[in-house]
Amino acid sequence: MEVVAGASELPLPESFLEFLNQNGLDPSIYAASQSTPRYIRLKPGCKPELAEIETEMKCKLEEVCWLPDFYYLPPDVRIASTKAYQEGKIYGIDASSGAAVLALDISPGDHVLDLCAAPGAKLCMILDLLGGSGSVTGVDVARHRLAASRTMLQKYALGDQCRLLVADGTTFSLTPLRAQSNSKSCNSMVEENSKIYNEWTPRRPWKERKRIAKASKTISQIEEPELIFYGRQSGVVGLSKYDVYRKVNDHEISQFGYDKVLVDAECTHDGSIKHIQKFEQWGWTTLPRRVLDAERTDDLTVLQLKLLINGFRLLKVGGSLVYSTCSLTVAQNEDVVERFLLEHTSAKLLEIDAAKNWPCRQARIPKALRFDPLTSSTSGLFVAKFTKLNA
Ligand SMILES: C[S@@+](CC[C@H](N)C(=O)[O-])C[C@H]1O[C@@H](n2cnc3c(N)ncnc32)[C@H](O)[C@@H]1O
Repeated sequence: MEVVAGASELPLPESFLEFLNQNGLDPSIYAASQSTPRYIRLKPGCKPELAEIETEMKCKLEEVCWLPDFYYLPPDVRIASTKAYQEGKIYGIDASSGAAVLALDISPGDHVLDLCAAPGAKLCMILDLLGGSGSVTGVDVARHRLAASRTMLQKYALGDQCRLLVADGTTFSLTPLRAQSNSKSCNSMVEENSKIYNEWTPRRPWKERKRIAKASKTISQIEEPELIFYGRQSGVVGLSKYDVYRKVNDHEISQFGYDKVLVDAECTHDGSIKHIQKFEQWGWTTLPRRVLDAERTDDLTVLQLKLLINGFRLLKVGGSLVYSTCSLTVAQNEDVVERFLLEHTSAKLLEIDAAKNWPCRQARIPKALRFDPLTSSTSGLFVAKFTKLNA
């Protein structure tokens, strides 16, 4: 496979340059990889410890003026070995990702759905912003990636209000558990369905693991989501399986659906300069397979639209949904949003109030925004926000 050193100074594979060309993207953006800053987010409540953290990291942390709790991380500083990181006081997250979460405008008590949640940086920030109220349902189709999110939640002690489900976000149908408050399981349910969830423990007794394995076989056959974690305040503890997995109709969803939905959709990641830069270690020849796999990209915009449609279906009337991708292409962003709006008259694009000072620009459609690595000093990100009107 031919690998070419282009305007980007990086030896980008020919097929990736072709992809950029087809999408009208300038390869020189990848030259910004060295100059794009890294960011960390300080866990709320840890600000008094900032001086101590700076001493440990042997650097001054400059605050990002447009994004609360975010700091620029000097390029030579590694956080993984620091006590602050190991104790879960700081975590690495790009400022544009933080902006996508802020666009949700999380309020205390919100029930939030994160439909493509893994590996979980945005999930953590959502839980941080909820500050011990409401609930978060994190869904991802990749079990191993969602398991990594579970580890992250435990590390940052953020799991209390959260449940994690391995499921296909295009068909996921569970509403927040408040929707089930009026419908407890009845006696006629089979024993498996009337099983009451106790507090979640990482290691389950052998007998129970065997029973779960048997049950999950049944679950996958009927394509039910697999619950791989639930916190003490997630609403799951004390409910029966029937209550947790109960499906509700569209009328109930309009009242009891999620207050906020994040659809941070699977994409080609071409806007994530740091992601593309990682191929320096992974090997440039693996980029076409990992990023541009034909089967994946052909179906990608269809998947993105389906995720957006299903996320919107699960939103309650008056709630807000944020659609984001870290691709810079129009096909995965504006085109998906336009197709969605054509088919969904109850969807209305919203201005992102929090964005007044953000270093981003307007996307090709009004109200949607784009972070551009060359001008925003962040990774690339597209963000559009919707609300649901009464149908
Ligand atoms: C851009 S990443 C999400 C990043 C995540 N929001 C974060 O902040 O760490 C996209 C995710 O979508 C997941 N995904 C792909 N297809 C999916 C589907 N059909 N349903 C749910 N998740 C899916 C991938 O496994 C991947 O973890």
